[in-house]
Amino acid sequence: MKKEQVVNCQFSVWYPIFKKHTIKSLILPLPQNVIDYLLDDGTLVVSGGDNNNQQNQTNNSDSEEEDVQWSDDETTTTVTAPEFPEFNSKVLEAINTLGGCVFPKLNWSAPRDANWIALNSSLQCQSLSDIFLLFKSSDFITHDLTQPFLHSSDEDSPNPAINYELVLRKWSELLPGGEFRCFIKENKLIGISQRDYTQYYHHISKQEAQICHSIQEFFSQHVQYHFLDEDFVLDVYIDSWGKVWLIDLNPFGEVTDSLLFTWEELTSGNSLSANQEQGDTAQQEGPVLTPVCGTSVSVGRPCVNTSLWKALCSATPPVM
Ligand SMILES: Nc1ncnc2c1ncn2[C@@H]1O[C@H](COP(=O)(O)OP(=O)(O)OP(=O)(O)O)[C@@H](O)[C@H]1O
Ligand SMILES: [Mg+2]
Repeated sequence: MKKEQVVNCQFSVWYPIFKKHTIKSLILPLPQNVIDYLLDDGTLVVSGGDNNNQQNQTNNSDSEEEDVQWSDDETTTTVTAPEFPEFNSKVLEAINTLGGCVFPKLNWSAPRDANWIALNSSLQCQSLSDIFLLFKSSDFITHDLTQPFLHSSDEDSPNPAINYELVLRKWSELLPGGEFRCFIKENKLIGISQRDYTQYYHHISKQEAQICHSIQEFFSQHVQYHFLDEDFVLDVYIDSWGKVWLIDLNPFGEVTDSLLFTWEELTSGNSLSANQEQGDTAQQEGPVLTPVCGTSVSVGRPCVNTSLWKALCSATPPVM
């Protein structure tokens, strides 16, 4: 994976190309003082102008636990939360435009590792302070800000300049069983994995032909040859009407989770065989979908029947 591929997978690069097929989003340039605030380990106070902007913080530098004073004596200082009034009003305006609730990201990553800190344990945000709380608690966000080119094969070349951006996406209730990660190599869809590999989804094992077909069709009609690279990882969502949505584009390399595949098999150049454990070396004509079901099943040219898939996903689809 080259640095250029990482650059091409930034949200603001792919979003204009695939806008019609993804969740409505707005991109705001991240001012340098906001970047500095996000990277500042010492400031835990969050303010978006919509919360109390003064909180008490205990000055506990080098102090042992027993030394912490809980009363407002001289060891307690009043810390003023940084204010970004101009940026805050842009963010609030964008949130309103997107319906009041957003899913926030930086150029590549969402703060998925920090949802535990939010009151509702969700990445749903309604204000800049919600976003700051998640971003400041997330290693994934720090990774975007500090080492976006980690694992690049051309590590000796100079790092391309990055313009950091806050991405706000309209909040959509996505069912984990409808999310898939697709591996594209030399502009061919070589493998599909369910995104949530911690669960067994009965409908995925049962409907793999339909799923493969829908994704393959979406890929060849709307994505293939439209992106800047020929190797990339595509995240999609199949809603309860069987419609495929693009969720994200990621670099084709170790920085992206290979889920039910290994990067070794994805990059080996050999055809992916989902029946490897059974010694089946038959050539695949279509992509391989690996459901979590103990054994994975190989798929040739799947049949067209989205009605079965629709019937299995009777939940209300997300509003995109
Ligand atoms: N607009 C949205 N509204 C609600 N949830 C969303 C939205 N977009 C994405 N999600 C959820 O958040 C998850 C992570 O989103 P996304 O893929 O954009 O983050 P990421 O940081 O790029 O993840 P990864 O590191 O795996 O590539 C998705 O799998 C989906 O479940
Ligand atoms: Mg991603």
